[in-house]
Amino acid sequence: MGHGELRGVVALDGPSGTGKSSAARRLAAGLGARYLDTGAMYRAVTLAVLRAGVDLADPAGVAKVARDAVLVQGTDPNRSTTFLDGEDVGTEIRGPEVTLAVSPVSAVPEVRAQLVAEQRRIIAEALAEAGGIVVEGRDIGTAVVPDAPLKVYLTADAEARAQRRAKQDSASGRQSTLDATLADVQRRDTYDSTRAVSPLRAAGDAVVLDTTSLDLAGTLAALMDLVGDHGLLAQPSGRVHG
Ligand SMILES: Nc1ncnc2c1ncn2[C@@H]1O[C@H](COP(=O)(O)OP(=O)(O)O)[C@@H](O)[C@H]1O
Ligand SMILES: Nc1ccn([C@@H]2O[C@H](COP(=O)(O)OP(=O)(O)O)[C@@H](O)[C@H]2O)c(=O)n1
Repeated sequence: MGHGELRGVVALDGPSGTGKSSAARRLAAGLGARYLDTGAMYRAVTLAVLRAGVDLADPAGVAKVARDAVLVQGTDPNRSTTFLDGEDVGTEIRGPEVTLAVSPVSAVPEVRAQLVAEQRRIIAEALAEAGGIVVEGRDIGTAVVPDAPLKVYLTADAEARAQRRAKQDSASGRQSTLDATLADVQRRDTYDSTRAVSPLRAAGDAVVLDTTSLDLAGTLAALMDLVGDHGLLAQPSGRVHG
């Protein structure tokens, strides 16, 4: 593909439906890098909490479930996997029950401390093995990797984001009205931005990229330019053609 390979960490943050997952996955795949979906990790812990029947308003109970859960998050950009207690939960964690409960679970400080530690371990391992990783979430540039050489904060109008999400939901067989999807997006925006620990916000040194009027290819091209501008590309080693 001729782009070279990613060296270092790209931190990609922003609210729901801005294109983080789609863009991060493609960026990593195109640059021979790993990909970490931190939202999937919060979703998996949330699924464990729901299965355990623990009250979402009981932070100690939620924290205990998070401690006991065995979570394995993969970093292959072509096949992002999430295992909870040995079970592949990649589909279930995208369902409406988890989406409804994930913000309160991810606001529990012990849950965040535990997952951030695990994310840093995964990132260090990926850097040692592959040299580069694209990490996507809400607090990557502010809390997980504050010294990342490139931080991008994706934004887009709530209506555009809700439209994308509704289209995505219907493509995967989940029917929901645009109004309900917009309400969910706005509810999570508010919850994630106002929580006490690591609220959703752009790091002071993040590049803000508004994707409202971009398509996925445009978003990806803008990210690719930023990676190059920040000097994060190396020529692939051991191959004549990249
Ligand atoms: N720039 C974009 N323009 C239009 N649609 C997009 C764009 N980026 C992503 N999408 C689509 O919107 C949906 C949500 O994107 P996703 O990457 O899951 O967002 P996020 O991870 O920020 O929640 C996906 O179906 C994706 O293909
Ligand atoms: N780094 C992160 C990633 C996700 N989250 C939480 O996890 C939820 C789901 O994240 P996600 O990235 O899967 O959500 P979508 O934007 O894909 O719907 C978010 O609404 C946040 O509450 C977080 O707190 N910190």
